[in-house]
Amino acid sequence: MRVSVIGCGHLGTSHAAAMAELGHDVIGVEQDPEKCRALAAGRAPFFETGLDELLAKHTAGGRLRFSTELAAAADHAELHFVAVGTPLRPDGQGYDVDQVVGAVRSLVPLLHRPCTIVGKSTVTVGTVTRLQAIVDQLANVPGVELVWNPEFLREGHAVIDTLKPDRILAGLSSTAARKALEEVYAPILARGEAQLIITDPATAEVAKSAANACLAAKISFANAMAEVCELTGADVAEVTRVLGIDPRIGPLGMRPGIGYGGGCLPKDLAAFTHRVKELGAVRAAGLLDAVEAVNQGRLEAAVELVERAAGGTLDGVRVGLLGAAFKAGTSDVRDSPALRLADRLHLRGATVVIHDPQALPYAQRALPLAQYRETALEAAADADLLVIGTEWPEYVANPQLPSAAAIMVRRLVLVDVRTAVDPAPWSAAGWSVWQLGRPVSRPTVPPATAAPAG
Ligand SMILES: NC(=O)c1ccc[n+]([C@@H]2O[C@H](COP(=O)([O-])OP(=O)(O)OC[C@H]3O[C@@H](n4cnc5c(N)ncnc54)[C@H](O)[C@@H]3O)[C@@H](O)[C@H]2O)c1
Ligand SMILES: O=c1ccn([C@@H]2O[C@H](COP(=O)(O)OP(=O)(O)O[C@H]3O[C@H](CO)[C@@H](O)[C@H](O)[C@H]3O)[C@@H](O)[C@H]2O)c(=O)[nH]1
Repeated sequence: MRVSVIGCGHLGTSHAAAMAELGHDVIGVEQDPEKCRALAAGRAPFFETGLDELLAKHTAGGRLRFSTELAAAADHAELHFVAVGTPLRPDGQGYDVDQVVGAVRSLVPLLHRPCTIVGKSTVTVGTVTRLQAIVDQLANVPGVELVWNPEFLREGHAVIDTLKPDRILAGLSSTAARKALEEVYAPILARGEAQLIITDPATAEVAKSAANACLAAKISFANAMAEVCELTGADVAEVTRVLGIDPRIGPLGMRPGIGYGGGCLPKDLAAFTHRVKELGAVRAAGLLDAVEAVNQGRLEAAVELVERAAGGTLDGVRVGLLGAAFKAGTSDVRDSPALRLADRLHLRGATVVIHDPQALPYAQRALPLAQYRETALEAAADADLLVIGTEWPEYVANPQLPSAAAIMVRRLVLVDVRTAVDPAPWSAAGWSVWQLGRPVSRPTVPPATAAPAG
């Protein structure tokens, strides 16, 4: 099928590459000329597992092209995916939908044959009705269909989540739109692994917002239990393990820590909460507000934990911070909890020296006041405290790191705000390990190279 993907950021680039992998003839439209140049050369302007390989394969093979021009998409495609951004408005009162409205307004008058517009961006309920009115008003040809097909991919797994989704959700209102959607996803549907859910646009919009709110709520529930554990001496890692064995709860998406961040959960929860309040659903709004309040509280809890581990003050303390990305597997630092923590530690007088395996240039731009190093051990050099800010396997599953970092630091104190490391190998290498919602793990051998602390 001839398809276009309009807006080639984190979602659109992965989607365009995956559509080419499914066998479609794809044109990606990206308005930012610098990003577009990188994409046309077969490189993503950010790190996403497996994406560069797919881009290189299909740009070289000719099944994937990029342009800055919407007219190129209108000429080429019978189905147009819209994957532009929906950031939160600066006042926090819902999404800024200018990119979505702008893309649809600009594309529709250019269309000169029947085709289907498939929205993938996350929008609040009611947006599709507004966009349908724009399509009805501006289409110059009959048969321009509008479908909303929310995306559930996770960054760090974007390629695999797109090629092997667990569900394909579409809000639509015509047989022609349904046929187009079934055709574009035919290679996935033929495998019989993904559920296709065809519904009305409002249900699709609410289901996407509800999914992210539910994921955020599960994380906040674990973090609320971490708060209880901190006051009782209980261990939140064990508590969540016990809960996760129950199939009605499940173990995934319940890791406690500094709270959720990234380009999706924080802004999607805020926009949904705003819409829910507009609609007058007061009890739903109360629940969503509580989810966000718990999340904000975890940043405070993390700052206090680092301060306690430092001996009561952060003034003049050198912190080696491992991780800047909002989670492992991505270079994305949008709303990154690790960088929020770095900022707060700096405000309290600490010098913060950061390493990240993929996100360094993005972090440097987002938080210039910190210092940056090319390796984890360089970030650890002379540190009074080492902090795990992002749960990269390089940090949390690296058996060499506890002993290698031990000879770099001034004090053997590890603070893991992601509750991701197994304290045993660190304690065996002489470290005190401080984690949110868990008792402190003391060194199990006397440290050879540095004074014990904590
Ligand atoms: N990032 C994710 O993992 C993810 C997952 C599911 C859903 N979403 C949703 O997908 C949407 C996009 O998210 P993202 O993270 O990719 O955002 P992003 O900011 O990384 O990408 C959006 C891109 O669209 C481009 N753009 C805007 N208007 C354009 C136009 N008229 N023509 C061409 N290009 C245009 C921008 O330059 C930008 O590169 C959002 O609604 C988001 O909530 C994102
Ligand atoms: O048990 C967990 C799981 C995640 N997180 C944090 O929560 C945030 C979001 O993580 P995740 O959901 O894995 O990442 P995203 O890539 O932002 O994906 C979410 O947002 C996307 C955009 O809407 C959706 O498509 C996905 O389904 C949804 O998982 C990150 O800061 C994680 O560190 C935790 O603290 N504990």
